[in-house]
Amino acid sequence: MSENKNQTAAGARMEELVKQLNAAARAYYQESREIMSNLEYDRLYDELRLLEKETGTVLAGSPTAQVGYEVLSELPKEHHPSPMLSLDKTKSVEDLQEFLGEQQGILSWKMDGLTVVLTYDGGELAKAVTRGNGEVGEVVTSNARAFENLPVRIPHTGRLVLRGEALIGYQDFRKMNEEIQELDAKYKNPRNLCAGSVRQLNSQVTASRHVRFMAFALVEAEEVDFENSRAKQFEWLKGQGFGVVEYEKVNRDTVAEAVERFAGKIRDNDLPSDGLVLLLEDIAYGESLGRTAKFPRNAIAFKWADEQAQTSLSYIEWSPSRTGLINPVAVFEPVQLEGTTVSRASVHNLSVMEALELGEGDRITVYKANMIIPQIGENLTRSGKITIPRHCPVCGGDTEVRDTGEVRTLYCTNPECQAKKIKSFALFVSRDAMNVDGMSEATLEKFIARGFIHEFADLFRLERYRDEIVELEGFGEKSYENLIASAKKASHTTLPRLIYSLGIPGIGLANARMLCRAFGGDLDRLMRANQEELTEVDGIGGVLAEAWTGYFASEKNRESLENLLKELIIEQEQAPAEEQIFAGKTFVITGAVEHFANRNEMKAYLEARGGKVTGTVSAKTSYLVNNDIASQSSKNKKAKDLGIPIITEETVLSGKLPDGEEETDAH
Ligand SMILES: NC(=O)c1ccc[n+]([C@@H]2O[C@H](COP(=O)([O-])OP(=O)(O)OC[C@H]3O[C@@H](n4cnc5c(N)ncnc54)[C@H](O)[C@@H]3O)[C@@H](O)[C@H]2O)c1
Ligand SMILES: [Zn+2]
Repeated sequence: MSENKNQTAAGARMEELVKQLNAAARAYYQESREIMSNLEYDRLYDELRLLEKETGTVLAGSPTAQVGYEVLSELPKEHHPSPMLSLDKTKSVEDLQEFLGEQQGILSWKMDGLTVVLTYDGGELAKAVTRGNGEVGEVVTSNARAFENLPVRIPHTGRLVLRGEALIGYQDFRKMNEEIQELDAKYKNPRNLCAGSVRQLNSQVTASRHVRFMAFALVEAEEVDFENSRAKQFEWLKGQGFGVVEYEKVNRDTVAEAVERFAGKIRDNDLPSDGLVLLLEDIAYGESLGRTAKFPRNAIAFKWADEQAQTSLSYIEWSPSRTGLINPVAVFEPVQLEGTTVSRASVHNLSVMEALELGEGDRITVYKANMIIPQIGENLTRSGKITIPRHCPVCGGDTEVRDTGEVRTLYCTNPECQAKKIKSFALFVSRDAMNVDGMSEATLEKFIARGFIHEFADLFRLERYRDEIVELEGFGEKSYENLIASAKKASHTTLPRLIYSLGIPGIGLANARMLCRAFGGDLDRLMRANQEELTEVDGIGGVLAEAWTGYFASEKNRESLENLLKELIIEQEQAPAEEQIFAGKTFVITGAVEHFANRNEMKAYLEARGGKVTGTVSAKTSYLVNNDIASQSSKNKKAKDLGIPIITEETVLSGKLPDGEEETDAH
């Protein structure tokens, strides 16, 4: 062998890169976990590709030659009839123009969720399979039936195969991540949570996670002529009742402007995306181009060139949460990124912090992942000077490093930690829990500091401190009266709310409801339940069951709950008259109903909760209720034309209405 020195160095570097990238890809594809940022991954990947080009060598097992990773799960597996490829990527608009040449293209969001292939037969959803490693995917048909906007029955009765992305919106992601705080080391982004929600054995869990499906490719539709047009396929899919990725038709001259328009919409886009995809409009021509080992040649992905800024790290803020988990947050000299000032970025956990070798004063680069979430890209000086605090910054109690073998996290061990209390009291009074209106975190902090509140029950005995409270800064008779009135109102509650309000790790409102139902609303039985009984309940796994029994094993927790019960009036969850959850919404009901005796009964149900029901679809309609979402009735067509969401009875009963198109959520 006559290798010169440079080749040997390149070879060694390539070996190292293959190893690093494969470790990251394994974590990413098999466990939906990220051990490095996508920016870092893409940078190392590009470095490897360049070295491979220079040396003319591709090592066995190189990620540039294979898609994804072997799938490991208990779900049944299935071979894809044609491989699900990756996409070639570029960050330059000129490349997009060159790619198009004289061709027309379809530019759409590159959705950042979990790719799923759906097969319909006889108008019914017959099968859903995840992308998996591209060759073999996991069968998740019953989970797909729980996707919120997926038609399970469509007008087309021939065979239909389409691909799309299962997604969780940012709003839902934030809400759910709050509920499952104990697991927050796991769910860093909606893609993560979505993968966990779809790749799972229990479809009821999927149903509780608000997963949406957006189609981006039609593979086969028996006996339908699309006149060789991708756009026609997309429009046809919409007509069948599918959500389809937002797209624009472009050519070489217009693609740059279209990219700009998409860029302008990122901030308002609730569905996560990690770039754009440009697909040739001419189906036959695109297919005639064939594929490389890894990429189809009829499409290319466009990645946003993440705007990066250099700055210096001021310090790490250690931010304890109510679960005791102490999160490192990087605080740095403010910089401008994508039009906003940024000065903080979550470092996620100790492992990430240590991998970056952060130290005060280090020069770091920061960027916004997919132009939204601030992240540290690189640490240029790597002083590694940060010491992990031995004491909790809030209560001074001892901290403890927990090591799962995969990830290291920091915890405050003091069960009496105020941070834990403030956070748990804040959860306790929050809207979906006890709903004590007007009890802010700042107020709680004051009350706790002054010793008015030691346990939950104390929130309903504030009269004892009337004189002190009215004297408090920023308080007065009026605020005091209001607070007492809200507490009184809140004391009429339901069992699921009460259970959720206890803040047992992982027990959100949905899980609380499941538990109540399974145990016939019997709190005593629930408190005495063992892990075996608990894990029989849908959505409750070993971790949650353990958290549950652990909670009630504590004498102190049981006593506190008993005291609390003395202050409460537990009511049936059915239709609390004051819960006007549909206030301000106008409904039109059409088609057959299943859960109500007739449409009038549903009308009464909606009206009792503040909704208005009218007979005709107009611009004033908020929702059209029709179990047959894909029906071609005139009401459905009108609703679609006006962009009015069509929802099923189930959605009405769940009380979780999708956001209307035009609605802006002032949040
Ligand atoms: N952080 C990490 O450790 C890590 C590890 C591995 C991979 N990654 C990330 O994953 C990327 C590579 O992933 P990949 O090869 O699995 O997928 P990809 O990025 O090449 O994406 C291609 C896929 O996107 C999907 N898609 C979404 N919207 C689409 C649309 N509108 N039109 C067409 N397709 C659409 C399709 O399933 C398609 O197959 C890397 O660039 C990196 O960012 C990160
Ligand atoms: Zn503490």
